[in-house]
Amino acid sequence: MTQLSASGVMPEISSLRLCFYGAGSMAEAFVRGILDRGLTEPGQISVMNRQNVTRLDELTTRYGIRAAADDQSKLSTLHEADIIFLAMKPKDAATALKQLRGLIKPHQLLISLVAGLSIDTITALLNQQNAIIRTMPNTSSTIGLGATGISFSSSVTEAQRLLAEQLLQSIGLTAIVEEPLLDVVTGVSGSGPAYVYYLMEAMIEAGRGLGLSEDTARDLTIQTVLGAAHMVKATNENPADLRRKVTSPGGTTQAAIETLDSHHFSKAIITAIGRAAERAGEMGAEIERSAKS
Ligand SMILES: NC(=O)C1=CN([C@@H]2O[C@H](COP(=O)(O)OP(=O)(O)OC[C@H]3O[C@@H](n4cnc5c(N)ncnc54)[C@H](OP(=O)(O)O)[C@@H]3O)[C@@H](O)[C@H]2O)C=CC1
Ligand SMILES: O=C(O)[C@@H]1CCC=N1
Repeated sequence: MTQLSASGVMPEISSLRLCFYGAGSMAEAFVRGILDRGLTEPGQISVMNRQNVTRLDELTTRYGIRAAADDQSKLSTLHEADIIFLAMKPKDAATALKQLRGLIKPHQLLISLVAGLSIDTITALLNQQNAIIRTMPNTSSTIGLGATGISFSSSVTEAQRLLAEQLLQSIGLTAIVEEPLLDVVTGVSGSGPAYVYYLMEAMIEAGRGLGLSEDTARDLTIQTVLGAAHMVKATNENPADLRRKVTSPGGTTQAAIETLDSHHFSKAIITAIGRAAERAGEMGAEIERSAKS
């Protein structure tokens, strides 16, 4: 076990044992992102889940990481871990955290990926004070292009902050926000990839419907989304200004944007993101209620 707690010295990530409690899409996105960036060796990463042994086999075969399937190896893996990532669904979080009660040592750092789940609720469910980093990542972490919101519990040390930022920056961009704003981050970037995929689905369907082959519609759509995102980043111009440059008066883009406006496109996106943020809060409250039962 390494000196992650009080020393104030930031250890090398490669010297730490990372344990994913929950072995689904988000755990895999982190594992792949971390390994692809060479931050650590596969043998330093362990995954565990509730029951799905096939999934654990899949991850060990794919990444060469370790898995803990039976109770004894779960216990020893948890015991050895320096950082435990909470990567179960919100609906399973209360039960999972109650199971961890008494198994986690106070010096172990917890990094939660769970939407809505507050630092206070984690502390209450564990019934002890650990340093907790609450994050809201997204699945683009898989390819190092994630966007992760981060908040820290008051007991997180400077060394732990730096370590977590280094870890999370290796899989994309990070933004430190006040904890209540993590629900907004969830609405904007946690769920965000799905909105872009939804837009892409519609663009591909439209292209196909109007006569393009599936492959051509797909390739043109991918390059358009990629190019537009890069343009905003590379030019540092506002999306609205870049949009105006595409829009010739009386031309095709104007006709399309007017059609989008008639379907309240902007309002739909703003309302959707607001609803996602609200839903994150509701999920947090649901977990808090089950923590008390
Ligand atoms: N998917 C996304 O885009 C994002 C997800 N998140 C958050 O990440 C978290 C994980 O999401 P995601 O990866 O999509 O979920 P998945 O459903 O893909 O995976 C959930 C995992 O949790 C495991 N699990 C459930 N209960 C327990 C338990 N008691 N003990 C140990 N493991 C348990 C499941 O095991 P088993 O299969 O055996 O039941 C499964 O491996 C969620 O809280 C979500 O809010 C955050 C940002 C983006
Ligand atoms: O849909 C969800 O609840 C999770 C949180 C953000 C993305 N997926």
